Amino acid sequence: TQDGAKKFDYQSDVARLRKIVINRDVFLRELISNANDALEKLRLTSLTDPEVLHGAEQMNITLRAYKDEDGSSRLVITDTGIGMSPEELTANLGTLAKSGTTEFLAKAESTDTTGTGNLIGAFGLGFYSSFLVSDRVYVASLAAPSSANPNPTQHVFSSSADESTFEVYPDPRGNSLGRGTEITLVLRDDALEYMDTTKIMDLVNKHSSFATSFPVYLFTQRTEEVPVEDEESEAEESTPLPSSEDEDEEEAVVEEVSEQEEEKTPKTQSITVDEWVQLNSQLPIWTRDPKTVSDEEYERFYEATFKDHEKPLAWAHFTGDSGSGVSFRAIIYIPSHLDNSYWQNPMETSAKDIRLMVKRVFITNDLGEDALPKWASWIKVVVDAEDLPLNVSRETLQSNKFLKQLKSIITRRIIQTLSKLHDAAMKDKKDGDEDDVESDVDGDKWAEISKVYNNVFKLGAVEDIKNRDKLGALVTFSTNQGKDVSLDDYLENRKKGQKQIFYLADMGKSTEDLAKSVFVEKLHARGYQVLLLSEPLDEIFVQNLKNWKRLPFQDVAKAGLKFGDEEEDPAEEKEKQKALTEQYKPLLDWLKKESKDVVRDVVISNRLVTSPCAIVADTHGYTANIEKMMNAQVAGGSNKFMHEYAKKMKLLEINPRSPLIEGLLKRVEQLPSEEEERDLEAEDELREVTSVLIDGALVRSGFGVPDSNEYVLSPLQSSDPSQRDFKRNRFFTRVDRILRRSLGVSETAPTDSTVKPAPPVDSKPVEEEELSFDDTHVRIDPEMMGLFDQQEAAPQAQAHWEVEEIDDEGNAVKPVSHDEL
Ligand SMILES: Nc1ncnc2c1ncn2[C@@H]1O[C@H](COP(=O)(O)OP(=O)(O)OP(=O)(O)O)[C@@H](O)[C@H]1O
Repeated sequence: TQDGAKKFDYQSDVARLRKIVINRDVFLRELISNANDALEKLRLTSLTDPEVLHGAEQMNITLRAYKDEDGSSRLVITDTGIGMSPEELTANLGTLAKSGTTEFLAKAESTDTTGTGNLIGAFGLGFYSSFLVSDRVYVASLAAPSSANPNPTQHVFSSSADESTFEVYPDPRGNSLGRGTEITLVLRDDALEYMDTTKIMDLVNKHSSFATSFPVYLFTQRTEEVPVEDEESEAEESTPLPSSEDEDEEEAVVEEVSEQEEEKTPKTQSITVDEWVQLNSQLPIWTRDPKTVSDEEYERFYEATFKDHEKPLAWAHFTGDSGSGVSFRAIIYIPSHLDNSYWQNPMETSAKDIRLMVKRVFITNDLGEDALPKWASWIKVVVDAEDLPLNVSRETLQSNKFLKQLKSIITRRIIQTLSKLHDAAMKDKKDGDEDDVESDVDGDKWAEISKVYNNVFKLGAVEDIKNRDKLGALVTFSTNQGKDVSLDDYLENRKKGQKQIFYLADMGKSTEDLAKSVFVEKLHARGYQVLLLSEPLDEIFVQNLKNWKRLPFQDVAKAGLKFGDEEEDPAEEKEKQKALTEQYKPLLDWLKKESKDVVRDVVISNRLVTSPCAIVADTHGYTANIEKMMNAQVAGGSNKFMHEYAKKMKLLEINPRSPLIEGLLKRVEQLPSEEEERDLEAEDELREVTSVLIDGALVRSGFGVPDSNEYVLSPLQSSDPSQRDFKRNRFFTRVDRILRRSLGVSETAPTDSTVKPAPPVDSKPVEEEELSFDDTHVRIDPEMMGLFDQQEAAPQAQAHWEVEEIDDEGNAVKPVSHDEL
């Protein structure tokens, strides 16, 4: 322990973290990235507080591998950045205040991360990766002088890989750094490869060539053959030779020399040359001509800048003029994934990855709430403005026109980039040339983008009215015909006369299920396309847009559906409809009476093929989808009555071609109409069938079936007509009864529902051995066996099903509580 050292315990997470096995190469990338951050912070601070620059002139990063006097192999990464005070050393390197840490640890500990450097970088746990290659790490740091800390002193943080503590102490070397941070890795015996300068160059090239715009230097030593002065060479050559005055030997030397002269090789000597080699002499990528930048360079720049190890899906590199005289260069990237946090509250998220630079100096990545439209907050942008003052602050930026203009330019570019990819994929799809490799590439790319961002485009079209049309054009939907189509595709394939865009929405259902819906059957049979909307945002999207290129969206589960060819022979159609209504009048009347609690009206359907009936929402009523959402929202709220009203804005549509409906019509017609001839039993039975039919229609149409306790069973058998007000009773009870009838089982015979009661209360404390189990064998308690015997002996102990029982009177039997037994 160093004199004056303070000893600290790590947070437990740090200890866990340091044990994770991971691709070791990442450590260098992480340390260079930290060094870059420290330098950027220094430069930014210096804009308002030039004093911080005192101490060291250069702003750079240096790497040096050397063998220490104690025999250890060391790799040293030094930066002349902002540095850390002893308190900062303790706080920054001794604690993990990151929200993602626990998640990272869980993931890293449960997966085999060897070979992939992705995990550690993705979570930004940078510094600790040092321990992947080191037994001990020293971090010496001297903070930049500031008004708060005008005379900083250099301190050392020291920790070994297998300890759970670290120390911080004043550096015995004094303020040797001038400013910044020096990280000394005492390499593990199995990590000596990192002493090799070629290896280090490779690593920097591979992972860090775009990590920083500050120069990175590597200390190298090479041996060089240098010509030697004659006297010196004699002196040197004489050394290995035995000093002798012997003539022969003198001759021998002369001979050797003359041989060399024949080959014309000058006399040389090997010397070691120390050299600092700059590893990153390229211009920053955004300042280069896009034609000279390879895809790989764009990808690596992205990875280094945004610490995202998954390749971006697309990018655009452009120069622009803000219009207020600020010219800039920018690269925008479309990441391959959305952060989980995006959908948690998309309207609250603000863009956090717009890296604004002024003349290559990083200024900020926080341009505030309104930097981009909310839907686009996931975009990653690097923008370098030429003509802004270097000391621009966020506040001045906000009042500056530039930011507004930047927002609209970037938004336009994002949409342009997406539209271009979309159009290319669509064009290729249309050309349909199978051999065209290009087309596959475009199609695949777009498919990937659509997979990640389809819902974002919907949100964008809802939120960003200015760009609604462009974003709406990017959205795709599944259809009953099995393919994903955009709205433009849909319009292109519409049938003659079709003046509506058909859709069916039911959140959470699979599109396969939606395709089988009663509402789709006729449209499908006739060859019309129906958009199948199953995502939460879908219905919000169509309700906001209302129409696409002037064609309105039509919910096929709602009144108002028109195929568009009805008009072809309107007189005949009307005639047919009139005749049907006439024919079915008795049934319509009957159903109206029976379904008055559920629907507003009963009509003959034009949308059903095989299904007997369906429940259709009025134009302004709830569809099943909306009703589900509303039920969740209004439960008990103040607009409960409005909700109840809207719920009833439904129509029962019946299919006159369904044998079931025809059969029902017959039965209704057979009911005697005279009051004194009424067959009450037949009526009740028919009512029951009807009510199951209505409930079936509700279910078929995606609605919930009212099944609450407020429906009481009617005294079916009562002879008192005043008691015969048939109330809709519980759905399953009705189904149960109809099943019994069809099976010829007594409708009223009760099911024995007695159960074996629990034994009496045992107030004794739980004894230890009662709970102990043998680890290897399942122990069968003799008493438990007795319990089985008992059960066999007690035939009344039967399974109790969740079906409500009715007694002889048709009244509900209250489940018998155990205590009563
Ligand atoms: N070279 C350095 N100079 C100054 N401060 C540093 C340096 N290296 C690390 N730090 C400080 O230590 C903190 C922790 O570093 P660490 O690499 O663990 O995470 P991070 O850099 O904050 O996260 P990320 O990797 O996501 O950027 C940094 O935030 C920074 O404040």
